[in-house]
Amino acid sequence: MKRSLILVYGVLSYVIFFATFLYAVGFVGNYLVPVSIDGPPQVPLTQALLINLGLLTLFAVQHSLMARPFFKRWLTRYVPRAAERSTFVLASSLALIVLFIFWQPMGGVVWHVENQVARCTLHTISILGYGIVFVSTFLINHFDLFGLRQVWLNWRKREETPLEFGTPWLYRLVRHPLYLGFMIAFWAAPTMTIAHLVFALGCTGYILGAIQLEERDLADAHPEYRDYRRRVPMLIPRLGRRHKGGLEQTA
Ligand SMILES: C[S@@+](CC[C@H](N)C(=O)[O-])C[C@H]1O[C@@H](n2cnc3c(N)ncnc32)[C@H](O)[C@@H]1O
Repeated sequence: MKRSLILVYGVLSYVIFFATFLYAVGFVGNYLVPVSIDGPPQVPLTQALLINLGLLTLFAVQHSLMARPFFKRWLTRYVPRAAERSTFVLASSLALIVLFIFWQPMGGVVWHVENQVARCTLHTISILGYGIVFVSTFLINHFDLFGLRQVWLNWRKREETPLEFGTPWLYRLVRHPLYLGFMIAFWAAPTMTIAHLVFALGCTGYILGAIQLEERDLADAHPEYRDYRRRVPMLIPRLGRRHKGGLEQTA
């Protein structure tokens, strides 16, 4: 009974995450959703800025704190180990939903591309960014990242083995393709409003900080990570000749 409940909890958390992720694509790109990042301002600019920075900080703190090993150790004193990742996924989705609800449009255009071909190209690049995110989750292990593997193994009474460190495909070009995908998706905007700029800058700052924490944990858990970090760039691929596990610079 308890294992079945944990399985249902994991699947529900995943479904909520997936719906939230799809909404996030529409929210940031102003596609097909009732409330998005842009719109008529409702409150004065400074107030809107403070609210939006607070919402971004809420997400950053939730995400960074809950991803740390010490927090996971503490959480699993109260939540079954198999449900820990699903709890992280659910909390991340809730933090995003709060952001969608309370986000304040700010007006003001930073840049606006008129040419329809260029606009279409930027939309396509942005969607490609989300594509890179999606593919990267499968390169690591989509089902583990979103907690489904853990609840499934628990339901089958199988031992949960930790994921091995790997450098498949995009991970040989850069160490953080998933984060790079998000940055591409957020910055490739045909119309960049002030609210969108605050969002893109906030997320970029968060990603750069999160990488430091994530890499410290990865280097502690996997001794080979230090060598990987020396060979493979963080976010911007090098133009050069390939060699095993990374790229070799030609000059
Ligand atoms: C949201 S994913 C982001 C992964 C990576 N930073 C990226 O941008 O592609 C974070 C999880 O991926 C794991 N991770 C990062 N790089 C990995 C790799 N090369 N192999 C296996 N797991 C990895 C981290 O331990 C963390 O649990």
